[in-house]
Amino acid sequence: MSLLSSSRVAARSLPQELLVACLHTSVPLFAYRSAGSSGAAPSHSRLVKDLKPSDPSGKLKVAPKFERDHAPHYGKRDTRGEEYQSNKHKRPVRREEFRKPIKVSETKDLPQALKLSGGPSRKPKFVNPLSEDFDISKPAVPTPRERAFASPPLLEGLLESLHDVLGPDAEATPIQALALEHILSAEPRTAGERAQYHQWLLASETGSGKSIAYLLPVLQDLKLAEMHNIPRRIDDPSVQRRAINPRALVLAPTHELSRQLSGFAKELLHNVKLRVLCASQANTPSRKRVSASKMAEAVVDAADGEVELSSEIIMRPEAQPRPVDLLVGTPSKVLELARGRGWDYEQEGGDSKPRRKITVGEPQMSLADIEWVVVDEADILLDPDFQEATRMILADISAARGHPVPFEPEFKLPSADAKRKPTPTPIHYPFNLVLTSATIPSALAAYIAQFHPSLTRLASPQLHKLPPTLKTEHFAWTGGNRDADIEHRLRRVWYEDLQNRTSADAPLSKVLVFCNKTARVENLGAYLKEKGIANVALTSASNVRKLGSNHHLDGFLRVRRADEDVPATDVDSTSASPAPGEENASSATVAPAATAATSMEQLKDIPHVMITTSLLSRGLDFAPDVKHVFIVDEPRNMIDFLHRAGRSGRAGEAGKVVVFGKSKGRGSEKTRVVKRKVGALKA
Ligand SMILES: Nc1ncnc2c1ncn2[C@@H]1O[C@H](COP(=O)(O)OP(=O)(O)OP(=O)(O)O)[C@@H](O)[C@H]1O
Repeated sequence: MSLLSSSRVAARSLPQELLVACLHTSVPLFAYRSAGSSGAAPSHSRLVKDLKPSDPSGKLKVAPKFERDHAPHYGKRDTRGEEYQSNKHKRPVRREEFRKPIKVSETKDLPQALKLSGGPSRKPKFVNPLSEDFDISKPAVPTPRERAFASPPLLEGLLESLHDVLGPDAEATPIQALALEHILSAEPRTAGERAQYHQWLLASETGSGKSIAYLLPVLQDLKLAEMHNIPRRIDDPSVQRRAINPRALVLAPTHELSRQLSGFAKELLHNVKLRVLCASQANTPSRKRVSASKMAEAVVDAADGEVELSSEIIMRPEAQPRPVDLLVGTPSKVLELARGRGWDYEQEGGDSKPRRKITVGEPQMSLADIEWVVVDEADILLDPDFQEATRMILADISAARGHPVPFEPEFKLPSADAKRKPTPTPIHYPFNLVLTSATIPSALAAYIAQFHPSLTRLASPQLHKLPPTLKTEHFAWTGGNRDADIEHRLRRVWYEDLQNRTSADAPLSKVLVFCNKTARVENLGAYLKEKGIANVALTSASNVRKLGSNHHLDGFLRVRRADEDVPATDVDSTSASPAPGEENASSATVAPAATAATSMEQLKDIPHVMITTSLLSRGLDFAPDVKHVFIVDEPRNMIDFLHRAGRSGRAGEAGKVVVFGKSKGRGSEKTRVVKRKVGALKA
């Protein structure tokens, strides 16, 4: 069965909202099957309690507990206009302290940005202010080098960019420290015959920095391979070169997440030149300076047929070969690039149905050079219903690299509940594989046990917990109009902001409201608009999603330097120059200043509320001023809840999740159950 046809079978059991999401992203995102007749939750919505590998060759590493010094917004102002403070009693980390000299003779003549930090030219400088009173012949309190992103050493340029992004005193989070220890290498992993490929799982709570945890090792390895002139397979005349020949691939479940991740990777490459391409950017003119409210209007206009929107997200790399090191995209987009547009429609039909006439496009991408594959949100992309596209890509890459692996399109994952554990059938891919997720459902654990028994599991102690800085509140419906209750609670957010702020220009908080159904999103959006609360109501079917950029999330997503206006030369230095069909990194979003209200009146015009479904619950890094998440419909399961709630309280920032429910009468028992379950997730 083809990918699309299997998706359709699965989609039949999905609510309309999710079905539309599947069709628009081409990758079905979230399958919420109702519990079976036994009443037990399906294995993909049940979290595993134990990550221990059953196979003795597998490893489990859990990071020690760790308190963050301060959030990355340190130095910025909060809603009261006060500057966020770092933890004063903690001495700031001095990067020099963690650098031990290492031997990297090859890098001697390189520009500073490409030298490994802590190389021989930089002696560690240890300055202890208490040196006159204490014997410091032995190090005082040795702080782990990993915390300073110094073990193994990062390329100077990567370290500089990292500090530009996170602040000069940034410390690695537990999952990052583990990832650096186990995945990062100071030598290219791909060096000649010594190439050995590994598999890892990164499992840690939402907002704990998993993107950096995998991007740093991947980017460093790509750069080192380039610096050491490791030959590429496509240099071999017998291997077919295509328009795009990436060396690493990041798979993400939505176009929105792909765009944000590729922007982030570009930012980390500000000083170290590598080329990043996002497969989910359209050939649309820059929509810089278009605010989220304008985009929201566009949805309405589009519904009236007044605004012509591009009909689909499509990247046209045309035929010119162009250097790409890292490609980020959804599995369906990647398959389309690798196999040719419309590749799966050929398999449609059968004896009883007529065959659809489809033109199959030429493949645009060669997979032969791919040394790294990251599967972000792996529990979705390897979900029993939708793993087919993901595994198909992994199998295609293996074949292109000359080491085919077995691939059954109609594959049945062994039941996670089976009494007798099936014998593992390990798959050894000819590339490094990193799976990441904030939630490890039993289905993913079973998948790993079956195919990757010796994979190294790297986990944070907070896994399957809410971020520690995220408060929870349970709001009881009054029994009247629910939309009015939501409006009331929203106004309380801003009232409290105004009461507590210390400067008149402190911006008001933004709120993300999660509903379960498209119709609910639209109705609530219309109600709030009528009440003078500008909002962006976004569903998988919204036409703005087809524009090929993340402008529809402007003002809500975290703004990165790569997203802001930067001169063209700057952009060129961080990423490949835009191909036909690819947007320039500088045009990725609008400046946030114009999107922040400081008074209640401005809330009529500047959206401070985004209403959506689970579509936006995965992976997206929302701005620190998204301080509240409202969960107005009963969460479908706790995995969904963790991801929705986790859009706030990220990276040590303050946040609150407000869960709406009934306090009395019919349905109140369900609310009590939810309350208990949410309580159990608290850090
Ligand atoms: N070491 C660090 N110190 C401070 N902030 C950090 C650090 N690492 C990452 N961050 C910031 O934390 C935020 C969340 O990171 P990221 O999106 O990678 O989290 P995540 O674990 O992938 O979350 P999710 O599970 O929701 O996808 C980002 O804004 C990132 O810049």
